[in-house]
Amino acid sequence: MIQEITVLPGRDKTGELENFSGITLRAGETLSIVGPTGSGKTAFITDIELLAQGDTSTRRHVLINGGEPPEELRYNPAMKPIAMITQNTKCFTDLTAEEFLEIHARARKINERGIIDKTIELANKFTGERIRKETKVTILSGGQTRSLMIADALLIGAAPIILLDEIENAGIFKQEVVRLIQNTGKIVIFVTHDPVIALLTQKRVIMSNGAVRKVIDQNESEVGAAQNLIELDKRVGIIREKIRAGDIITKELISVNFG
Ligand SMILES: Nc1ncnc2c1ncn2[C@@H]1O[C@H](COP(=O)(O)OP(=O)(O)OP(=O)(O)O)[C@@H](O)[C@H]1O
Repeated sequence: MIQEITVLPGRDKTGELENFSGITLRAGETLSIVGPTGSGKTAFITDIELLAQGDTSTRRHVLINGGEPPEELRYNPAMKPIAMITQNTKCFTDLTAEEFLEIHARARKINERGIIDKTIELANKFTGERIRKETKVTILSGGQTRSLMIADALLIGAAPIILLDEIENAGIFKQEVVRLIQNTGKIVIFVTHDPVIALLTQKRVIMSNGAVRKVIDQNESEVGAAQNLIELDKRVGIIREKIRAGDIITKELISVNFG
């Protein structure tokens, strides 16, 4: 049973020791990783995916429940406690969305009634383009595929740790999603450029030059600020939808009061 995961410092791109004391995440906690392009965000979550033991380019160590993870957690795919979903996650099978989820649920011996509908419903909260049960997974769009994989990882998958690498461009993946994720008891880590996601996670890590530069705990005033940002974000969303629908955008629609 995985209660917590800890990332211990390694070295930055120039070989200097990283200046943080270790980051521990407990079941149910969320973390975002932010920083400029090339700053080492993906390398950070890849260390987690690999349960690095000083054997990656960053030389970090990752602990499970405070200790070195057993070999089988690292090398046996069936035991792997981590699901990683990226922009490139694809699903190659000739099954429909429903059949795909059914097979996974059966393999995991989940008999909960309505679990398939619930998972598709959740996926549809993540994406603007609705997924239908009878659609073949191979013809889902990129955004729909990621949404389905995330919902599957949250409700059907066994992995207690979920890594999401810049998946926000998939469509609507915002406050609702972070809130839903916080109720699943999973550790969820986002690599993100999205300020709403960054402000809604309980911790955020700021990267530069391949190193963790700062670890910030969420605070009340930021959560308040995030609410304003969400409003703003919704307006941008409406404008985006209007542009997609071929509407003409007026000045009034865009004017925003920042006061
Ligand atoms: N601590 C490190 N030591 C050595 N190399 C590193 C370190 N951290 C990252 N790198 C390397 O630097 C390059 C850029 O890192 P990475 O892809 O993680 O950046 P990123 O922040 O995810 O960028 P983007 O936002 O463009 O996706 C990669 O080749 C990675 O292997």
